[in-house]
Amino acid sequence: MAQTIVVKIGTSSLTGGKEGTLALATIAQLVDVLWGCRQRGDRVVLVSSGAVGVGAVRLGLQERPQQLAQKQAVAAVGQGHLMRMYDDLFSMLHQPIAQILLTRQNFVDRQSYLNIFNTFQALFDLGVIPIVNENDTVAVDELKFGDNDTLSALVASLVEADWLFLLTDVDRLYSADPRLDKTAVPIERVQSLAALEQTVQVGAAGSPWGTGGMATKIRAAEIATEAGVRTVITDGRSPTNILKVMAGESLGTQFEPKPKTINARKRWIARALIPKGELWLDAGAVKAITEGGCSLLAAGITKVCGEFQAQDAVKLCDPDGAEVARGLVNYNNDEVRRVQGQQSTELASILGYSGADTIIHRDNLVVTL
Ligand SMILES: Nc1ncnc2c1ncn2[C@@H]1O[C@H](COP(=O)(O)OP(=O)(O)O)[C@@H](O)[C@H]1O
Ligand SMILES: N[C@@H](CCC(=O)OP(=O)(O)O)C(=O)O
Repeated sequence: MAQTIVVKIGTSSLTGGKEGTLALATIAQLVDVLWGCRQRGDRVVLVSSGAVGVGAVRLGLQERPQQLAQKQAVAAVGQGHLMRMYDDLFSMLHQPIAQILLTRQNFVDRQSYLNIFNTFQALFDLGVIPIVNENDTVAVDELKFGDNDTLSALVASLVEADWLFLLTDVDRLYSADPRLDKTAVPIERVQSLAALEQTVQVGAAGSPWGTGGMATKIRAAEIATEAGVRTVITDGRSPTNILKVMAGESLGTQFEPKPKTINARKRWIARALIPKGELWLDAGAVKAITEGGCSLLAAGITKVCGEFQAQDAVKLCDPDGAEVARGLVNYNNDEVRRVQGQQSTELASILGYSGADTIIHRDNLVVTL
């Protein structure tokens, strides 16, 4: 049966050698593999990093630029170069491609999110392979994905992919960074991400040109598996691993998908939106939301953090401050502060107008435990 596959390749796999030039053999093999998937009817998305890395090589820079404007300028140089290379290679196979550059804001805005969904569907129908990157040249810090691991997971969730492959410069996830710890143990299968937190050290930075290291890949696996997408971390230098894993071989680290229990709109609320504040709840409200599937009422709120407007996303936290859910709030931070701990029947008299009975309606609330 035809499958939907999202493949993310990191800067470290796209560039090679001392000068950081393009790893042409790897890229050509990746193009061949993705084309093969298309030929058998699969729907394929490539999320490619490398704009900054390739741009820097093109401009003869020795280090990754640090300053925002410089990074954006270098990305503008590299992105064109990268796409030209992909188009040259895919064109030899008569495979059309498309460039999709996204910012975090495109995912936050519901209309724009739905437009992106429709564009992907139209491209699939046309037999095109979309090549996605963050629009580094226009993205501002507060509204950045920051790393393409997260972006690829959100794309995999959006297109309801069957597979997400994170191609990187190590063969799989280890109990610690294998470059620093020679006793690090390889991890082949992950059933529960919660258990992983206690057993794996990920370090802060990745390779010199990569951005997120393993931390962002694990985070991506969390977003994707929650959306029912089987996620694999594997060696970018051997793109044929994609075919081998799909054929059932045990390569890389495979993260088991969770059963799809939440719908696409709730996944958008939980993962695509950026929470603007926090509501801390008492134990009764936590239980009602997480076990009873109830809406959030003002009576269960003990603390309000941050500044937000009605319809913004907020985190819901237990009495210790740990996140248990997210949702779209019906009132702004000032209004919620005024009604916290009060009965719903009192809301209109406290606020001076009659609004929603709930602070977050259960249709707009997602348990994220
Ligand atoms: N627990 C771990 N297992 C494997 N690799 C790890 C781990 N912790 C940190 N790393 C590092 O993460 C790097 C890959 O991340 P990154 O450089 O961001 O790659 P990419 O450019 O492919 O996104 C590896 O080169 C490795 O040194
Ligand atoms: N958008 C950036 C890539 C950011 C990123 O996540 O890089 P990487 O860790 O190499 O996958 C670029 O194209 O340079």
